[in-house]
Amino acid sequence: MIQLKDLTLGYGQRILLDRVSAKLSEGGLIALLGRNGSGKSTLLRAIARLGEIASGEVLLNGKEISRLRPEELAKIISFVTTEKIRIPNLKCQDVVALGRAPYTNWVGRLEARDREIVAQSLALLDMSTYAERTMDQMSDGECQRIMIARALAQDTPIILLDEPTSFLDLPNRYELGVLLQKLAHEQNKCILFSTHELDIALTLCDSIALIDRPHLHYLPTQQMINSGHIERLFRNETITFDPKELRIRIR
Ligand SMILES: Nc1ncnc2c1ncn2[C@@H]1O[C@H](COP(=O)(O)OP(=O)(O)OP(=O)(O)O)[C@@H](O)[C@H]1O
Repeated sequence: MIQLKDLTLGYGQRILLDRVSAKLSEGGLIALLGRNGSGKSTLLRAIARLGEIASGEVLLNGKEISRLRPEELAKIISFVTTEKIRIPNLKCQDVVALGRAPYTNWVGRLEARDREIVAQSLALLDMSTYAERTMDQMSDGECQRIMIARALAQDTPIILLDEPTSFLDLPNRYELGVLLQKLAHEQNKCILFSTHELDIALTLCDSIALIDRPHLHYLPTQQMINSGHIERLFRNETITFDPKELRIRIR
């Protein structure tokens, strides 16, 4: 479980989140929503201990993140960012094998069990046939799948993903959403991903974390739909979004 306690995040004088508290449940798919620049990546980075915290605390499975040793943290949380690994001689299976680093010995040698997990992770993402391909020969969407397979190989109870659907076409966006939902439910993982895909978030996720600067609303999906927060935040002079009908209306 991810717990935020009086968490304040920002850059310099600019506050993005102000004394936010929330308990993001285990075993569920959670979408992190918010307008451009609202602080989604900043929050994900703070949870993964990759960003500064102005004040307050982040607890992962009850432990405050600054107290966790790097190897402990790597066994609790994996993070898929939007960065791409494009190293010419690096094979896809080697990238996925990097996920096993917290479990391998000091020379990083993979045991049979690690290889099995790497193969399973590639298979779950439907990428087994790409195992021997090098990363510079992959499309953006394929790269993204490999990075998610790496996170799965890390075998953590919490997975964070920053805009995982951004390079995917429409069928693949939904396919990935359904896969994340399946992983969250069948493997009892807490999967938190930032997205601008309101329809995927509202149809597939168990709950929604919505940044409404400087606040964070966290509610089960249906309650979030009924709350009116989404309609209020995602409208401008041109459009309104109807979260009940999942429809954009041009004014
Ligand atoms: N290193 C930084 N230094 C100063 N300001 C930053 C830094 N990184 C991000 N910001 C600012 O903080 C705000 C939040 O950025 P962040 O990337 O977290 O938003 P986001 O919700 O992920 O945005 P988007 O939906 O556009 O990807 C933005 O206004 C951004 O310009």
